[in-house]
Amino acid sequence: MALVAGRKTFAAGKTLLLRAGVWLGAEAAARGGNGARRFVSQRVLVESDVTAGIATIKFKNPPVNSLSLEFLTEFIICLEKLENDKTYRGLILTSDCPGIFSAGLDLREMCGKNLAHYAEYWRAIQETWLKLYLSNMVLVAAINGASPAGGCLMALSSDYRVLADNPRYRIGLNETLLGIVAPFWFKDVLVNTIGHRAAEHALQLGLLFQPTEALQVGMVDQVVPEDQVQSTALSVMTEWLAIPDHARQLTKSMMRKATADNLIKQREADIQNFVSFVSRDSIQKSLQVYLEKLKQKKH
Ligand SMILES: CCCCCCCCC/C=C/C(=O)SCCNC(=O)CCNC(=O)[C@H](O)C(C)(C)COP(=O)(O)OP(=O)(O)OC[C@H]1O[C@@H](n2cnc3c(N)ncnc32)[C@H](O)[C@@H]1OP(=O)(O)O
Repeated sequence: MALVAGRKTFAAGKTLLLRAGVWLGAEAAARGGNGARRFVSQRVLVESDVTAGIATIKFKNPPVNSLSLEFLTEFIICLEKLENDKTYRGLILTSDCPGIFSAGLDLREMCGKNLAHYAEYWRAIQETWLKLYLSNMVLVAAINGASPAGGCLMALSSDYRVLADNPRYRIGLNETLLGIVAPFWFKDVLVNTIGHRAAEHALQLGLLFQPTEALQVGMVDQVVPEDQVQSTALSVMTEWLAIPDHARQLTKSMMRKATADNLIKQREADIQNFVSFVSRDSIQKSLQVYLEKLKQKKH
């Protein structure tokens, strides 16, 4: 299996450095007789049913599927491949790590690094979001675990959310609890999903909702027993795929373009904001204290 080290050009005309070894094991695609295909990369599993035109991405970045730069790099490449392959009309996002959908941004990428690293990291976060939010595919999030902050954003950027009915699986934008501020485009996606008043409340308090509350506030569309999350996601997908692609895609774009454009027109300024915010001493301190608290939770 070849290692790839080079530059990949993304739609926005930006480049993201692929580190040597990141794509290790990718392209190990096996095709079964029933139209099932499996791509294996280190941190992102892609299973697909070619006949149905549905792919499933399983996050596999243990222990908590944090959005590290390496994870994001693999994820972006997988999304791009699926988007460009017209075989796939639908994509299910789920986790391969028991009990965790995604813990959101990798706090270690935001602590004790240099400014260039923060900028590279934030560009990858932006890119991931734009790819998810503007995907031509139908995206269904099969949320089979906890989903704070960036994990919640990925779910909110899907077209439909199915959450496992387990009170430990909380979902929400909890940034304020870390002493940081959700960027405006996280806020916009939340407002688009649950409305202005509920978003104002949830964002300021950093609320993490249990499944019944998440359903009530409209953060998820369905709560089902844990063992039915995948099958429900699949049947929702079948419903959505019954709609002609062109009509659905244009409608999705009509609903989402203004929100995405808000970021696209000020991507560089947003990166600079992030870099100067996260590199402040006070913010570094808050993040370190939070990470320490997470570690001590075990002892
Ligand atoms: C102007 C512009 C302004 C811009 C301003 C900037 C805006 C930034 C927007 C930020 C968005 C975000 O997503 S910020 C990230 C927010 N995420 C969170 O708050 C989640 C924190 N994590 C948790 O709550 C929990 O870990 C949870 C996911 C529920 C899983 O609980 P568990 O008991 O199963 O596991 P734990 O024991 O807690 O964690 C296992 C290990 O993973 C680590 N870990 C957990 N979450 C992690 C994380 N996000 N990043 C790194 N490491 C993490 C722990 O430290 C442990 O490390 P070891 O002890 O070494 O094993």
